Amino acid sequence: MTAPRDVVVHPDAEVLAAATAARLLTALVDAQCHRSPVHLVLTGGTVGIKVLEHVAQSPVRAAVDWSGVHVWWGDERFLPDGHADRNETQARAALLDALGDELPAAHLHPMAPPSEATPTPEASAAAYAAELAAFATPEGSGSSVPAFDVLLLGMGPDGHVASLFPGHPALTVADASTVGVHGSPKPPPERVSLTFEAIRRAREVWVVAAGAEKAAAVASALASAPVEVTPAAGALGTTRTLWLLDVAATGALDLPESAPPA
Ligand SMILES: O=C(O)[C@H](O)[C@@H](O)[C@H](O)[C@H](O)COP(=O)(O)O
Repeated sequence: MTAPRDVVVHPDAEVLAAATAARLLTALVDAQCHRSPVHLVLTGGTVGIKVLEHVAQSPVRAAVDWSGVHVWWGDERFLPDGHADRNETQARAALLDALGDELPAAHLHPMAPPSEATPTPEASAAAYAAELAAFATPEGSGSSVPAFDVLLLGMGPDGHVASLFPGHPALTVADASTVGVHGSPKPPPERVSLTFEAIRRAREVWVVAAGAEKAAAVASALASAPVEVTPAAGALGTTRTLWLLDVAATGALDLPESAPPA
């Protein structure tokens, strides 16, 4: 069961990132009223990282009990540990290092970099699938992943989300929560990604996109184009799917006049 998509439009990329950070903090506080721990999935990309920077700077950050938060990634560039282009490296610099011991190290779940134990994207994906399964909820539901409370996704101009790219075989992987990706059109070519099977276990999926270069893909996804053409169309949450855009990214949408930017 998936809910209809909500669309919120902000004036520009900076307001979009700041408003999404405020929304994320409030969503985590609200989720913690109902359950603990809560599970947050981060995304790479400029907007996704900018959101984390705003979270780090927000006084509302202290309203979240970070000791009850688990942090996962929707995808990762298969690069050496600490590489500047890894989503984990950028998330640590933007927010996670600032949280320090507030967020227990055991609650951080990065996708493994190349190593003897995980020499390939497939091996890293398999290790991540096992880690996700160890935290799967609801208990006894047969799920292989946690019911993520908020799953953040950036979107590329081609409509990719995570590392699920148009026409790539990873789009249709079934019965697996993760997948190794080769030949990514967005460098680097080797990546690890959640599959749509995992993404769609999230209670809330938030797609955050800014810039005129995303407008065509936004319009295509919101028109429910085939996932093979516009993967973002397949990004759906079980209770809510939220599109958080700036005005420039709505250029190909027929928004009603009454929907001014938030
Ligand atoms: O590893 C990655 O590159 C991201 O996970 C990717 O899915 C990103 O979110 C989009 O490409 C949008 O990136 P921008 O916000 O920089 O356009």
